[in-house]
This record gives sequence, structure tokens and C-alpha cells, in this order.
Amino acid sequence: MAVSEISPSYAGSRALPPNDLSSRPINPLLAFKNRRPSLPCSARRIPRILCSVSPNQVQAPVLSATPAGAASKRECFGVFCTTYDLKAADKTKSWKGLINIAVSGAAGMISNHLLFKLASGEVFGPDQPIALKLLGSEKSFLALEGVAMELEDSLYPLLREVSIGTDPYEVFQDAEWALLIGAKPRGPGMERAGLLDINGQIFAEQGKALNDVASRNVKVIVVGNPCNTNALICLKNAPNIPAKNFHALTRLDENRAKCQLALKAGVFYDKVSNMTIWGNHSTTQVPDFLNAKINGMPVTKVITDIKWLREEFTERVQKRGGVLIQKWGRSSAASTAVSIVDAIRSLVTPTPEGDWFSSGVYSMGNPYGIAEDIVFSMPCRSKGDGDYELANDVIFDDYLRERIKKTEAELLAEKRCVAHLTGEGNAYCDLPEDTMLPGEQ
Ligand SMILES: NC(=O)C1=CN([C@@H]2O[C@H](COP(=O)(O)OP(=O)(O)OC[C@H]3O[C@@H](n4cnc5c(N)ncnc54)[C@H](OP(=O)(O)O)[C@@H]3O)[C@@H](O)[C@H]2O)C=CC1
Ligand SMILES: O=C([O-])CC(=O)C(=O)O
Repeated sequence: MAVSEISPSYAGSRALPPNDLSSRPINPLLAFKNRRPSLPCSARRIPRILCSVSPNQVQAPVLSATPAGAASKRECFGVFCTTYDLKAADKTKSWKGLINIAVSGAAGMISNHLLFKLASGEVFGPDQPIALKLLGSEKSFLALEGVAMELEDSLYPLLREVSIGTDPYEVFQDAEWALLIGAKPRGPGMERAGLLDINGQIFAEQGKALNDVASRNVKVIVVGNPCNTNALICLKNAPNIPAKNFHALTRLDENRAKCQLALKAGVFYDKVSNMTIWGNHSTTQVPDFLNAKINGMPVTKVITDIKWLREEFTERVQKRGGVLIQKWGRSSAASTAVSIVDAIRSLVTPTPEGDWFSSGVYSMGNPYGIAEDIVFSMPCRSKGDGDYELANDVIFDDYLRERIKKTEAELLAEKRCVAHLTGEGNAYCDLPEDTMLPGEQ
């Protein structure tokens, strides 16, 4: 069944698109692969359900009645047998303009949690319609189709378009957010330098693609590991996009640190604020208990066991990912997706007065004396406009400085290791021996 042949009961009851969307072409859920020309569904061998959905078909289903016998009608499938109440259209009139969100590694574990949160409205708000552009590989293309089918079946009113593909130059077209999750996991016997090179190439290519086709103000959150250096590679390959727009995800580490402090202090975790993760998303990261607060008081006044803070707390946060892998058999996916949601929300909503959040950002011009030209996790504040400023009301002591130096040295070594991918000459790998991802033990 082609889009133009949708059953009369459904076609006659389409909801109107919101104002801002009315000039956009109404695309069917679009599957593109390696810049193929648009073909009829049958020619693309894509399951009928994928080809037969249009953005309007995910309108909030205000059910009047399922026509008697509809389920047995051969020309309709599941939700497409349902009759919609036209009045539902009125509810969409105050919706904002559609935004394009590209997600790589879309068939992976983290995305499997994240995409449904994005589509539900819990990230960008209940008045923000979205288009999801999902990037996978040849290997994962069938799985990507499965993900798209599940998205359809979830009937999210705010999800207006879904497209899937394997070419970043296609998928990143006009992206306003790019959530770069896809990356090769480190295989048995693979050197970290090898991982940096393989994944670095992915992020160099994706940086180039963003530079060519994404919105000039695209916000990029790099999740795939090693995420700080991948983010650096990505931004270096996207010279026409402000370097400030690139983030490496360290929000999961912030959340883990808040949880551990709350547990120790016997408070709920919403009482913990000003939690900075400094540096690399690796086991050298520095969860900063000097500046963090519990109930508005310095953590060191609430938890006076400095030995616990320096040793147990710090190591627990640094190695949390690895402990979880040992128990769960795979790396954090649900909590990572939650932390991506938190990271986005921190950029699109104003930071609560006095608080800040952690993000791996480009270090150029930072006020802390941290080496420039790396992606380093630091405390940020946002007005809610997608942009951020670094917090300047931060204190340091010798312990914190010394720890920050270690994670900085690791990132500088990673940077030298990928010089061939950032346009800075020949790579030279002298990574510290204990350099590890949080998930490595
Ligand atoms: N920053 C952080 O806090 C965290 C980061 N991570 C990192 O996130 C990444 C993803 O984790 P997770 O979702 O669990 O992993 P999965 O293995 O479940 O998914 C990874 C996905 O990436 C895809 N992929 C691999 N190579 C490419 C490529 N070249 N282009 C596009 N897609 C590609 C894979 O597709 P295919 O099968 O086709 O290869 C797969 O679907 C990992 O690097 C992990 O280490 C994880 C937790 C926390
Ligand atoms: O190493 C991994 O893939 C997992 C990871 O980043 C984490 O749990 O923080």
C-alpha cells in the first residue's frame, strides 16, 4: 500500500499540520541508503509499514471508534485502522517549528532508550515536534528498520518524521542536534591507540558531514568513546561550525557522582548541586567534591571524611562503568540515555540560579588555566538557548589541581595520538599506561 493509497477512513481524518510545518513537504517515513534515488516502497524492499506512514499519521490518536471489522480489513494495519477525531488538530496549533535531530549508532543499546525519550517530548518539551534522522551502518540497517517500526508503533504525536540511512551526508542534512553515539567498541587485544584511530576516523568523517550539510548552529553531543577526543576530532573537521557547539558527554559521570554523595550523606540526590566532573570521560576524570554542595553547603562540611572523598568516592565514580559491565554484562545504556536527556535539557532550559552542570567542551579561552585546544569536562551554565558559559565562581586546592593535571595530561596524549585526524601532522602515541575508559577494568 503506497502512501497515496491509504485507506479512506484514515486519509479523510488526517489532522492538520501545525502552522510552521504546513509549508514542509509531507514525507513518508523516509528510508535512504547511500543516496539512493527515492523509489517506491516495493522497489526499495522496505516493509510496507515503514513506507506507509506519513508525518501526519502520528497525530495524537483521539480515538472515536475503531470501525467494526477494521482489524480484519486487509488494507489497514494496526493503528492505521483507527479513526481519528479531527478536533485533535486544534491542539497542535501552538506547537513550535519542527526540529531535526540526528542520532548515530541508532540501532545500538543507548539509542534504544534515547529515541523513545526524544519522541515522547520529555527532552524538548510537549510543544516541540521533532524529526528523527537515524544513522546506522550496512550491518545494522535491518535493525534500524526495526527501531523505526517501534517508533511508529509508539504513536508519539510529536514525532513527525523518521528517516534512516547509512550516509552521514544524507542523514545529517539540516540537523539542529547531532547525538553521536555510534562507535566501535574496543575488541579483544585492541590497543587504545587502535581504538582512537578507528573511532577517530568515524568522527572525522561525521565532522566533515556536519560541516557540509548540518544547520550552521547544530549542537553536537559526542557519546561514542573515547568521547572527549572523538569530539575534538569532530570539531576540527567541522571548521564552519562553532567549536563551542561540540560537547563530549560527561553527564553520566556527574549523575553517578551525585548519587554517591547523596548515598553517603543520607539525602536524596536532588539535594546535591554544583557537581563538576573535570577532564576526560575515563578513569582519570575528577569528580570535584571541593566545589560540590549538599543542601547548599559545601560537601566537605557535610561529609567530613576526606579520605573517603579522595579515595573511595573518587574511584567509585571513575570506575562505575566498569563495575556495571561486570554485573550487567554490557555497558550502561539506560542511564547513559537518561544522562543524554539531562545534557540536552541543561542546554535548552536555564540553569537553576547558582548551580551548574558538567560537559566536555572545547577548552580554548577557559578561565581555569587548563590546556587549550582539547575537549575537557568543565562546569557550565546555560540561559536555555542551547549555548553555555563556563562558571567562574569555582575554587581550587592543590589536590584538585594535581588531579586535573593528570586528566589533562591524558587528553593531551590522546590528542597527539590523533594528530593525523585533526589536521595537525603526524600522530605520535605515548598514552599513559593506566589510560582506561570507565568501562574498562
Ligand atoms: N560518554 C558516555 O558517558 C558513555 C559512552 N558510551 C559509549 O557509547 C557508544 C555506544 O554504546 P552502545 O549504544 O551501548 O553500543 P552498541 O554496541 O549497542 O551500539 C553501537 C552502535 O554503533 C553503531 N556503529 C558502529 N560503528 C558505526 C559507524 N561507523 N557509523 C555509524 N554507526 C556505527 C553500531 O552499528 P553496527 O552494528 O552497524 O556496527 C551499533 O548500532 C560506545 O562507544 C560506548 O563506549 C557508553 C556509555 C557511556
Ligand atoms: O566504557 C564504556 O563503554 C562505558 C562507559 O563509558 C561508561 O559506563 O561510562
